[in-house]
Amino acid sequence: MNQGFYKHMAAASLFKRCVVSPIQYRSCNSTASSRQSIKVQVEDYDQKWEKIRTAKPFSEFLTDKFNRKHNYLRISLTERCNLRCQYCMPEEGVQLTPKKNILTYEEIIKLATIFVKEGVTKIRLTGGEPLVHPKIINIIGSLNELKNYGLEDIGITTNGITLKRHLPSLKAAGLTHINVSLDSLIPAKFEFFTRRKGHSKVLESIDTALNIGYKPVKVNCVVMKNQNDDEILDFVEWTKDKHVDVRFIEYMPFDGNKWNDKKMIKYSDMLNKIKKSYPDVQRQDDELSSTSKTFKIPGYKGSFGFISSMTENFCSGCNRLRITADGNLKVCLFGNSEVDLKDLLRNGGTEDEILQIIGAAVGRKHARHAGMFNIQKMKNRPMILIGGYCHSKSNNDEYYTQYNKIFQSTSDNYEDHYNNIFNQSKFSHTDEEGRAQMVNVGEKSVTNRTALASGKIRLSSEAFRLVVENKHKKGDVLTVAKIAGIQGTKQTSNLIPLCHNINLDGVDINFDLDRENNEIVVRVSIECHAKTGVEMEALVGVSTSLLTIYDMIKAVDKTAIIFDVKLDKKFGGKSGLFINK
Ligand SMILES: Nc1nc2c(ncn2[C@@H]2O[C@H](COP(=O)(O)OP(=O)(O)OP(=O)(O)O)[C@@H](O)[C@H]2O)c(=O)[nH]1
Ligand SMILES: C[S@@+](CC[C@H](N)C(=O)[O-])C[C@H]1O[C@@H](n2cnc3c(N)ncnc32)[C@H](O)[C@@H]1O
Ligand code: SF4
Ligand code: SF4
Repeated sequence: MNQGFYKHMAAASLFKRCVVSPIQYRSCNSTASSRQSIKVQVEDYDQKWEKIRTAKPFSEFLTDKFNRKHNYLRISLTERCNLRCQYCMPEEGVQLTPKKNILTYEEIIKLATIFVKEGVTKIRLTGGEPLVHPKIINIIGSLNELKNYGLEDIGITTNGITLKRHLPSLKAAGLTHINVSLDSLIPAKFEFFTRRKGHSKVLESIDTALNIGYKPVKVNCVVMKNQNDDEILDFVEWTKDKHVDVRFIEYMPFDGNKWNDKKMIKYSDMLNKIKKSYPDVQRQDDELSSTSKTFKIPGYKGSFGFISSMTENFCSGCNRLRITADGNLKVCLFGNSEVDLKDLLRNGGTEDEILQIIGAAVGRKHARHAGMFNIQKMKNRPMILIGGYCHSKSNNDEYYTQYNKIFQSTSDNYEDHYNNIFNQSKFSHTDEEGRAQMVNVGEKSVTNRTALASGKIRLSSEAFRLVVENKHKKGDVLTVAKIAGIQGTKQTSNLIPLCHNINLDGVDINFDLDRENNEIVVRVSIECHAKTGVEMEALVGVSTSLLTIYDMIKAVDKTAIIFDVKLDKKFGGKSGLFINK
């Protein structure tokens, strides 16, 4: 049973008692003593409420093996952004996920609802820049309705560029908390860090948010050595008259941001610096799950704190899960394992199936992140995409491995499919005399079917460079390979003798570049409405594409190897969803 449900049952039962109980009835008379009685009753109510709130079992799906209860969901709405912060985006930019693979407004709300019904009480919208999402107000409005199921807080983390003009509607829609990123109080430095103008807009946004009652506004400041560490004391002084909570963030490594520990300033060093100028600085109480260690200068309106993810992690109290803009669940900011909730939703996964997948992923969450030096070596998305498609080999491999593991352990479909194959006593593609025959599918029904296949080619480093940099004298290898793949899928029934001729609705071909191993991973996904599946089409597409790469680079690399050609996933027909283990 979910937390929101419990909460409302509890509220309902208490309310009922308030209406019918003689004690409560008496306390409703308006004498001084009865007013006292009302106060006692209200306190009593609060205590009872708290007891009930904490006593109820929290969703098993959102509880990990370290008993951490994940009641905080971060949803990345978009990969797009109107700034280009140096520490967040690789210099060369990021390849955006095609729009069709980004969660829609409806899908966001559907997923959020599942999580809230299971006990999530806080949702933070992030990105990319969440305020560039065209439906931001509708999203917040719909999330606001989830307050009926136990959602308490709806926050946003924004760069503040367009916040000011959105504020009235954000507030009206139900936004409760605002965090704004600001790494410098100096306009020129801001422009350098973000590669864009807009410093004064951010400051105005913060002031307007404070004026309309968002208190405090949390201000995120990523501190980088020799870049903005000279402003730490200015930021502290800024808290004197403003109800802001400035959080100094240790610079974190993500794909493409050229992190090294020499660019990072440790939290302890920042605090020591502050203590020299403000010896009476006071530590404040923080919740166990807080990212920040909060401090205050006595008499100052605002506060400041440190997000010490690198030198002193706060993983033991972690209560966070995140959904990326392309619909993957990431159980840890620094973990590269992801499960695809979007595909499951789009392939008709039931709420129960989705919860099983979520539960399995949460169950495998590690106690803590791997440590800053290991994180640095790990493949992860650039920060802006933790909120696109996995572009690196290890990401994808890990993703599929994890996905498969989960699915195998939580669904019958895989087993059914397996049994179907191995319990067949007769070969279906040969007749009684052992001659090949094409299976009659006339009796089967037309269903929506998809298949996803992949394969790899390993090149010499020189050939890989030529392909990736598009400098091969034969031309643009990946574009030709893509076209070849598409052609291949359409030729399948001509090439493979017993294959039916299927009308394809759509073919999508993507390449992942594994720079460490000089490998190109080709992924083909196909959709159709047909009586039989399209896995052969996907496999032929992968093979044709790989062979085309081979053909184009063979003059410069005779050692290329094609390998790992396989069906990854298939959906539709009698056997439902199949995921290759
Ligand atoms: N290690 C770790 N750091 C996180 C996580 N979420 C956010 N952070 C850090 O917190 C910084 C600020 O993130 P925000 O989006 O403002 O979120 P927050 O600090 O969780 O905000 P609150 O909900 O107000 O607590 C990020 O830049 C990260 O450095 C997380 O799950 N793990
Ligand atoms: C990725 S942004 C998305 C939300 C919004 N665009 C913004 O800038 O607030 C979320 C937070 O991550 C922080 N961030 C991004 N890259 C970081 C890094 N390498 N180290 C520490 N924090 C980082 C940003 O400062 C910001 O506060
Ligand atoms: S930190 Fe935020 S504002 Fe800056 S590039 Fe990343 S997503 Fe955009
Ligand atoms: S690093 Fe992972 S486990 Fe640690 S607090 Fe962040 S999300 Fe939670």
